[in-house]
Order: sequence, then structure tokens, then C-alpha cells
Amino acid sequence: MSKNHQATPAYGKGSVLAYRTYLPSLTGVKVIPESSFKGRENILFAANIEVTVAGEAFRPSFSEGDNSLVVATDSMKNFIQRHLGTFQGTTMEGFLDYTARAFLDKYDQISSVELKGDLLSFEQMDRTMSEERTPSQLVFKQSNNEQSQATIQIERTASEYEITKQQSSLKDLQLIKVQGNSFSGFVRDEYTTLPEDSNRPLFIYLNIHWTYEHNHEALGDQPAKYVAAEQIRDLAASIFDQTQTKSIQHLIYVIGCSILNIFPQLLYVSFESQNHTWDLIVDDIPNSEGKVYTEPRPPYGFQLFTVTREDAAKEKAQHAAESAQ
Ligand SMILES: O=c1[nH]c(=O)c2[nH]c(=O)[nH]c2[nH]1
Repeated sequence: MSKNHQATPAYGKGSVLAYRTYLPSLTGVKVIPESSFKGRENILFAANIEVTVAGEAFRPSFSEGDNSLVVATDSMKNFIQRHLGTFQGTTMEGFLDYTARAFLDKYDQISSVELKGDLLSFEQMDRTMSEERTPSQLVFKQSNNEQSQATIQIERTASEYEITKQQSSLKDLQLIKVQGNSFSGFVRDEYTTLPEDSNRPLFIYLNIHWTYEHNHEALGDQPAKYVAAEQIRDLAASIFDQTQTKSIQHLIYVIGCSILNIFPQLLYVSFESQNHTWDLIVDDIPNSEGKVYTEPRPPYGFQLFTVTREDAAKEKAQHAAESAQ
């Protein structure tokens, strides 16, 4: 549910599902070494949208029961679904921008509109023709793994529309690194029972959010500036692989700096991480470096951090100084 900080009356519709086949393909993104992502064919573009419209004009619908300016949320659902049919762009961010502007064009009583969209993941399966496996153009597997999400808020100002919020996200990425992680040097006092750990398996859940310096670069119509959630996913995993982690706090900082240094069009990257590190059950397996673990019991720890361009520049300079030594 979206929060309405300004206390302007607001209402909307959640879980609007719209599945579009054959949206134009996303091509021409900047390819990075850490990811094989080159674009999205968009044979299937599956969206779960939430719309929130706000405006003082809706106050009488609350205070008086006067529905004369109320656009039924059922109509909002139809509006979103039909606009996915006319949308000619290639990304969720672009679709939300297109549809938000269309809402403001159509209904004068709306002063601001926020659209949030989950891009539902359908993975392309393989097909075999003459013993050669290639990606199927027809069959996809619904995936319940990590998900990309976008949010945009557009306000009506005196003369034009203004994007007042823009965020792209990767949600619920769950990564395990089986060794190469320590956690030590933390406060030891009468409440401390956790031992120092020089080599733990680290299982983390990550939500990563990124914002562009220029809002329009988020939309995908300049694909070289567009940053795909798949690239953020692959970059996070690659940094995790390469980093001897000292803590989740430090890991997400390093991931954030890398994202900002590779994609200078981004303004900041923010993280919500959770620690789901497994509990050790069997430490010594003869003739093996293996161990047995199980799910940790609740509660879990979490971290919140926003990495800025200033942080990324500092990290880059430090890295350059270390490499020069
Ligand atoms: O990476 C971690 N950061 C912490 O702050 C913390 N606290 C804890 O008990 N384990 C961990 N791990």
C-alpha cells in the first residue's frame, strides 16, 4: 500500500494484472563484463500494477459521499490494461510513465498519480530442433525467484507534468556464498554470545533500489542509459563472489559502489538486506571440506544503506591507490 505523506486524499487499485505479448524488444543496452544480459525480447511482458491517484478534488467523496468526480477503480484497471495494448516502449519504467501521463491527460481531477509495477518473471525454455537446442520463441516457465519492480510518481504542475519520484528495484534476490565470509571485531560485552567467525556461509536476501540522475533515462527509450535488473542481479552476485566479506554492511556498500561506478547515470543505490546465514550442524566430515547446515531460527538481522556517488568516487580512488602500490 502506498503511503500518502501529503495527506491529500488518495485511492487506487492494486494487483492489476496485464500480460502483453510481443512488446517491442529492448536492445542496445550497455553490456557489462559481469553479466550476459544484452536485452529483453519481450515476447511476454507480464505486469502486476498498483495505481494510486491523489487530489483535493476527491475530498468530497470521502467527506460527503459525493462520487461525481470519482473514477471507479474498476475503470482504472481497464485503463491500465488497455494502455498496455497501445504502449510502444520496451520497459516497465516506460510503461508506467506512459500510463501515468495518460491518467493525468484523461482526468483533470487527478493532481498526482503513482504507478508501481512488478515485472512478473517468465523464463524462456529451450526447444530442440535437429538435435540443436535454442531458446523457444513460444514456451516460457513462470518463475517465482527475484523480481524487478519500478515506481513512478507524476504530479500535475501549473504548466506541465513533473516526475516527483522514480525508482527501479530488484526485490528478493536470495544469494548464498558457501565460504569466504567473516564476521568479527564487533562489540563484546555482557550481552554477547555470538562467537567471532572467520569463515561462515553467508545467506542474504537483498532488495536493491536505484535512481537515475535524469528521470527520463530510466524509461528505456535511450537504451544505452537503461540499467536492467538482470544486470544489477549479476553484478551483485559477481561482487559477492570476489569479495572476502567482513559483514553484510560492508558487502552491500561495495556492491553499491560498483553499481554506481559502472553506471554513472545513476544517482544512488539503496539496499535493504537480511541475514539468513545457516546454522552449523555437522562441522567435520571425514576426508571432505564439507559441512552440514540448516535454516537459522528467527529472528533475522537486517541492514539499510544508501550508497551515493560521493561514496562511489571515494571507493574508486581508494581502489586505484591500492592497485598502484
Ligand atoms: O554481517 C553481519 N552484520 C551484523 O551486524 C551482524 N550481527 C550478527 O549477529 N551477525 C551479523 N552479520
